Amino acid sequence: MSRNYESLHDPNAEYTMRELSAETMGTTGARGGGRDVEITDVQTTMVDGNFPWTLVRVYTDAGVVGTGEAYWGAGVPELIERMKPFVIGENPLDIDRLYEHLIQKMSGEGSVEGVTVTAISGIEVALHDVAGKILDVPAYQLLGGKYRDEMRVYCDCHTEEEADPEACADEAERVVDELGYDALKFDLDVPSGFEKDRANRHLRPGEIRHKAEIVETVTERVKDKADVAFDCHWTFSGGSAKRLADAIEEYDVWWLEDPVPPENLEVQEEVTKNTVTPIAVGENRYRVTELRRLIENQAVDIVAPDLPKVGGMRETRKIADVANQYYVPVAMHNVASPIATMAATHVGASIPNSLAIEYHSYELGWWEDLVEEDVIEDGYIEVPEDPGIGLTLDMDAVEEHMVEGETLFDEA
Ligand SMILES: O=C(O)[C@@H](O)[C@H](O)[C@H](O)CO
Ligand SMILES: [Mg+2]
Repeated sequence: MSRNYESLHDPNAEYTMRELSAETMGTTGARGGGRDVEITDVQTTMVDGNFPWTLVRVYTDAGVVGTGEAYWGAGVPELIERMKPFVIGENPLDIDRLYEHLIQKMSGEGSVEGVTVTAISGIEVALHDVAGKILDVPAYQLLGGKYRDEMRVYCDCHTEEEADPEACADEAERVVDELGYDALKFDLDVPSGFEKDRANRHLRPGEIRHKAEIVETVTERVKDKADVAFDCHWTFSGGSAKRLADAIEEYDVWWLEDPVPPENLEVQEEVTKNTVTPIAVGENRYRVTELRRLIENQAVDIVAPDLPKVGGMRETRKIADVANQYYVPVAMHNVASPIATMAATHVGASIPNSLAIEYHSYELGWWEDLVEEDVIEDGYIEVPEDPGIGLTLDMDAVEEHMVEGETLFDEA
């Protein structure tokens, strides 16, 4: 008998949830006996990528090990360590219940916001990998099957001279022609004079003209070859955001991302409703509850959740379902290793309203080496048909790129 139901349930209740699920819902796996599987361990290792990727492994007594990933954040590995006792002994097939269990336990242990949700996300992704392997189905099948066989990837581009329109256009052309992407993103919160007094959030006329010139130069250069989005990282006032969105309207960008700070939903809504340029928001919000408000208030044209931060695969799916009711497409924010990137690909495959997924590591050189499989080809990710997430960590590569002081995962 597992030991962590008490907190979720009336201690006087006659049945534990496991008994209920076994008797009334039938969690038996396709291979039979799946309901008898128990989680035996949870381990993390940090890899020094373009961000510190937090890889998570869930071990089971069936010999099946699942790999997940949490977005980086101070204290995430420690939080996962603290959550370990809440999942050991539990059935890894009860993904939803374990997610709610962790949320509920952690609300008493600190909070269910920020890095706590990030840490839970890493475990949740690993549970999908475990469940897929035990049930012998790819993870997208656990989410209802697929709408598409491949996911479009957009490349987050950088140059040393990020404020030089021609340098940005050169890089856009290179990424399209040499790396094969047909979707790109550039930063637009680049030096335009504004940074001398960033605190007032107001864009001076010359700054608007400079930013519009970057947008014009880049979009003209890759016209008919790529869609281009621009990211502002929560920098401008509502008024400046509207002026900027209007100034670039004629260049028909894919989207303008995070033009205003995240705290004030009314300002966000005002900007989105009063501009034609599509506005994308979402990467720094947590759980369906927070993103739901953005979507229901029609404060976003495109929603951009970060899967290994927002709550994991089913939470992203729930966000996409709310978005779909408002005809809002999903462009998944992603700065992760191949593990969470592929987890997001399974979710993107399983929803109708998927636009694309981000790739943030093209300058790294060894991103794909972390796993044995090929991941991105010609700007697209093929949805894997192997059980679970469908990737195998290359342990030599993990060891080579591990953050100093980390230890490698135990063997299965
Ligand atoms: O959309 C993006 O890729 C950016 O907002 C990155 O997440 C940010 O620079 C990380 O600190
Ligand atoms: Mg962004």
